[in-house]
Amino acid sequence: MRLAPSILSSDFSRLGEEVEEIEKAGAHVIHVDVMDGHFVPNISYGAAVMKSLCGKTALPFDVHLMIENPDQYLEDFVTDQTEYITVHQEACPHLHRTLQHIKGVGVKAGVALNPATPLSVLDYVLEEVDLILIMSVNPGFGGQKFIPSALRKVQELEEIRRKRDCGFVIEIDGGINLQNVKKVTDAGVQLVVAGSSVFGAENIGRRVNEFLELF
Ligand SMILES: O=C(CO)[C@H](O)[C@H](O)COP(=O)(O)O
Repeated sequence: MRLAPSILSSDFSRLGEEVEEIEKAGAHVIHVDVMDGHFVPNISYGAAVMKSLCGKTALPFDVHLMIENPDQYLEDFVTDQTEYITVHQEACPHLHRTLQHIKGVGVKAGVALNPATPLSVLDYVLEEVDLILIMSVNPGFGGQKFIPSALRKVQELEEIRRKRDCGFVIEIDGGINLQNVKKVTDAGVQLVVAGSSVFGAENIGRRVNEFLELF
């Protein structure tokens, strides 16, 4: 089980210090939310912000592209620390090709599903993906409330993973807090994104520890 705090909810004026705090406390991965104002109704930051952390932290990057035409920008997010690049199924008319593109640049390939998108759209690419990100909020903003149907989606995906003997990691993103994290990890999630519940805490490091105690 790994914790991936989302820097979307960090204090950008103290990004380096806050990342240092979560790393010291034992967070495993940095979740990088990239929004373009088209695929989602918000603009966050681009590759330059992520790259400013290279070498300042040893943590791997988990890049979540909430953007249209992700193929055009993939290479910008490739660094020695980039572990996953995840694209949205809803933004990729040629998803199979995009997944091959991600792997071709030497990074693990992930695909994300919006809350209303069924698992069935991934049927023919399950063997191609390293990670499936189940959105438990509608993407675009931090600090939203967990959508309960995401739990059933995770349970069904875990069942499919077992039956098809697939190697992908299940990630969840949106509205995760100390109250609901155990439910999603019990259901099969292995990579937990937490934004506002980590960076909105009075003591960020202590909050990371509290999450890790529940893993
Ligand atoms: O992808 C995202 C929004 O589109 C964020 O990663 C997600 O919402 C995490 O923030 P929080 O934990 O505050 O919900």
